[in-house]
Amino acid sequence: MRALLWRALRREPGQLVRICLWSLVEAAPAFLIGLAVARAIEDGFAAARVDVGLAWLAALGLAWVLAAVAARQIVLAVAAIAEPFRDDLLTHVVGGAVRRAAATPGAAQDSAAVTRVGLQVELARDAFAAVVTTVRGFAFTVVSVVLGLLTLAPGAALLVLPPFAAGLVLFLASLPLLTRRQREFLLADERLAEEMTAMAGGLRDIVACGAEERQGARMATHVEAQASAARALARATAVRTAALGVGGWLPVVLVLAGTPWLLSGGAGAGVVVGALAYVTQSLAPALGGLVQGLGVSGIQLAASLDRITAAAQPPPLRPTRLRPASAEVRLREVTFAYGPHSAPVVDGLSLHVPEGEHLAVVGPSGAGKSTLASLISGLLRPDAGEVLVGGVPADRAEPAARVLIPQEAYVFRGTLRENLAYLSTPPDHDPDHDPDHDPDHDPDHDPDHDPGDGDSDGAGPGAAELDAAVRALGAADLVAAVGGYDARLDPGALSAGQRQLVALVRAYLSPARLIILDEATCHLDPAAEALVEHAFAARGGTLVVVAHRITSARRAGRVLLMDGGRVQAGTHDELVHTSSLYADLVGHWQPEPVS
Ligand SMILES: Nc1ncnc2c1ncn2[C@@H]1O[C@H](COP(=O)(O)OP(=O)(O)OP(=O)(O)O)[C@@H](O)[C@H]1O
Repeated sequence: MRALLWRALRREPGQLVRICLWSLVEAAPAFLIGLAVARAIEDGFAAARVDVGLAWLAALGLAWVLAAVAARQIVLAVAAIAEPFRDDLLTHVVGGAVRRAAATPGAAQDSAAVTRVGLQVELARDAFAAVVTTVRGFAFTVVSVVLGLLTLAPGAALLVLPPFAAGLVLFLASLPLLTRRQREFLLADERLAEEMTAMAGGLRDIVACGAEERQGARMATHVEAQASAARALARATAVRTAALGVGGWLPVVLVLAGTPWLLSGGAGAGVVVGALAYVTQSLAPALGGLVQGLGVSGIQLAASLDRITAAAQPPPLRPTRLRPASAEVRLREVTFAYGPHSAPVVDGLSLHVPEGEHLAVVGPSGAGKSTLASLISGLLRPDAGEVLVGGVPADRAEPAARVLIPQEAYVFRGTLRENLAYLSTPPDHDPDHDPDHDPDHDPDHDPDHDPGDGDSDGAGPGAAELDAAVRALGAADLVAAVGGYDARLDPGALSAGQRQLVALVRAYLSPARLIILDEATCHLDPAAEALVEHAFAARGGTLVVVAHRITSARRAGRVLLMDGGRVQAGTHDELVHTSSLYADLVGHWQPEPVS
C-alpha cells in the first residue's frame, strides 16, 4: 500500500514541479505579511507617508490575489496526482475481489463488500489529496515565515521559532498514539454497528429463545468498549490541542513579553506588529491546518488504506474438519480464560471421559460448567492444553460428531418435522448453521437452510424413527399439542419446556455420538428430565450433562465437581463422603426422589 502511495507521488513529476512552483506563489503572502506590515507602519503611517504605507499594503493585497490563483492551480495539480492513485487502489480492490472469487468457487460473492471498499477508495483519494495539500502548504508557509522573520528581525525569529518547533514536535510525537486511538475507535464503532445489525435481524429469535438478558449483556459490553475507545481518543486529542497552544500561541506571548528587548535592540513598533502578524496570520493557521490535515485526513487515509489492504487479501482457508475415531473425550492440562487479563475459568484441567460414559458436571454458579461444555463441544478453544474428541481437537471435529444443547433451546419458524430433523438431514450440517450450537442463529435467514429438506424429501429420519424418538423423550404430548409433525411452529408461542423438548428430540435424532446437555432440561419437571436423561444414556455414545438437579448427578456414572480452579471427580456416593462442597450442594438442592 505504501508502494502505491509513493508510486502516486512519483508517477507525475511534471505535476510535482507545477505544485512546487505554484506553492512558491501561494506562499508569497506568508513571506510578505510581517515585512509589509512593519514597513507600512514604520516607513509609511508612522512617518506620515500614507502613500508608502498604502503601497506596502497594496503589495500585500496583490500577493493575496496571486495566492488565490495559485491555490486553484495547486488543486488541479493535486487532483492530477490523486486520480491515478484512486485508479490504482480500485485496481487493487477489484483484483482482490477476483482472487477471492477464484479462491472460493461456487460461493456467493459479496458484491456489497466491494461497494463498501469502493467507498473506502473514494475516502482514501480525498484524504490523500487533503494530506498532500496541507503538508505541502505547511512546508512552504513555514519556510517563507522563517525567511521573512530573519529578514525582518532575527531577534523576533528567536522568540517565535523555538516554541513553534516545540508545538510541532509535540504534535508529530502524538500522531502515532492519535492514529492508534482513532483506529481503535473506528473498529469499536464498526463492531457495535455489526452487532446491532445482527441483533436487529435476530430479535424475533432472541425473544423466542428467551435470550434477551444474555443478548442485552453482550450488547452492553460492546457499547462500553465503544465508549471507552471514544474516551481514549478524546484524551489523545487533548495532546493535539496542547500542541496548537504551544506552537501557535506561546510565540505571541513571547513576542509581547519580549517587546522591550526587541525595542532595545533597535527594532521599531512596526517590527513587533510584523512579528505578531507572522505568528497569527501565517504560522498559527499553518500549524492548525497541519494538525487538521494530518490529524484527521492523515488518519482517515491510514484507516481507509488498512481496510483496502484487508479487503484485497485472499480469504483465509477454512480449516479442514476431522472425523473423530470415537466419542471419547480427553482434556489435557486445559486452561481457559475469557480475556487476557481475566482469571482462568478452567485451570490446568485433565479429564478422560471414555466412549459410552454418562458424566454429570456439577458445581456452584460461575464455577465454569458451561465453559467446560463449550470447550468439549469445540465452541471455545483452550488457551493452553488440548481438548480432544475421538482423538481430534474438539474445535476441528466435524460438526456431526457432537451436539451441545444449551439452556436456551432454539426453535425456528418451520414445521415441527423440520425442527426435529434439522440435525439429522445429510449432508453434514455446518456448526455455524447449527441452531443448538448458536442460539442466536436464525435458520430462517440462512441461505443454506432449506426448511423443505426435512423428512419430506426422504433424507431425514423416517416416520418410525421420529415416533420412536418422540416416545423415548416423552414428547408425544408436545406433538399432539402443536398439531402434529407438519404443524408450523411459532417459537414465541411455545413454553420454554416445549422448546427444550424440541431441541432434545432433534439432538436425539442426530448422528452425533457425543451429546452435551448444558442445563438443557432445566424447564422440564423432574420426571420428564429423568426420562430424557435415561433415553440419552440408553441411546449409546457419550453423554455429558451439566446438572440442574441432584437427581441428574445421581443418575450419572460419574460426577465432575467444579469449584473455580479445583476439580474433583467420582461417583455420587464417593463425592458425598469426600467433598464437603458436594455435600453442601446436595443439601442445597431440593431433596427429590431418586428415579
Ligand atoms: N462470555 C463470557 N465472557 C466473559 N466471562 C464469562 C463469559 N461466560 C462466562 N463468563 C464467566 O466465566 C465464569 C464461569 O462461567 P460459566 O457460565 O462457565 O459458569 P457456570 O458454572 O456454568 O455457571 P451457571 O451455573 O451460573 O451457569 C463466570 O465467572 C462467568 O461470569
